[in-house]
Amino acid sequence: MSSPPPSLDDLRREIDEIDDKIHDLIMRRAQVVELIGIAKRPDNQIVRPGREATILRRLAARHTGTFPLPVVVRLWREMIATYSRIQGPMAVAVYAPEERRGFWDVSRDHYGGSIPMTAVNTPAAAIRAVADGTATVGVVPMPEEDDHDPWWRYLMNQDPKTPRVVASLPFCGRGNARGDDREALAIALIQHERTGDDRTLLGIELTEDKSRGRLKDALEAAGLTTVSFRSWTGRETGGGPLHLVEVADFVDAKDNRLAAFAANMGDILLRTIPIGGFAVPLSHAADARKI
Ligand SMILES: C=C(O[C@@H]1C=C(C(=O)O)C=C[C@H]1O)C(=O)O
Repeated sequence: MSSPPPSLDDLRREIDEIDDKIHDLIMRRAQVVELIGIAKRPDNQIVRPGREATILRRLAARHTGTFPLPVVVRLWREMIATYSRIQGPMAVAVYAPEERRGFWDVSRDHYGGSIPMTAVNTPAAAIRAVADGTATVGVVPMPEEDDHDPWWRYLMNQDPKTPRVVASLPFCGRGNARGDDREALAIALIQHERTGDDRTLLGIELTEDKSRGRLKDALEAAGLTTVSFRSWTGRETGGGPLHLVEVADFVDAKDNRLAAFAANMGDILLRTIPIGGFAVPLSHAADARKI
């Protein structure tokens, strides 16, 4: 004889037990994070976007059942940002003018509802806020093709006090964010870290206009796979044309492939600066079908 189905009361009791366990674990996680905060000193970089991406990818790989993965990611993003803030002060400056409030929504989903967040009207203001320490993280739009005033050129600087791109938002779908703005990048005064599935943004200055085909060939011959190109030929600084190339790997300034690229370009290359990069979001990864 099969046993009768559990009653509503029994099931609700089970939910209460589960909630207690989840709550206990949330509180225990806070205690562990406090110890991590101590172990991380003296460099104490409270926000580690690479580690955060690795945590979310691991959970995505084990996720099953009817509860939607983007909501799991949303819950963890809220937690991770809040746990980061337990370790030290945090504030976010978001490029979110009146007509582009979607960036506010994706930033709030990523950095949580309890982190101090300020809307600024230009990407340059977000960069300034990070550079002067008013904000720990800045959120700027994914570089666009016809941008007359691209923010990324301000990051083409070797000064260690220059913010770097450290993450791509959203990490797993934009949910009910307002408007059409799809993607943003986070910048901070930390280095982009290798996670095993990464993109790097290379800022490249040339002495003269050259086709993207030439640049792509020289990068690929050096072993760098190109994903996208953005270009800017405004010359108010007196320099040459600038390109922003997204490449499909982790690359830092010491990478041999950059030296090979420089050799391939010869005299027309003035400088190549990795302006940071990001862990490939789940929405882009092969796992996307699970979303
Ligand atoms: C706990 C850490 O600090 C922050 C919080 C994290 C978390 O809550 O898991 C992960 C990375 C960091 O952004 C850590 O560096 O491991």
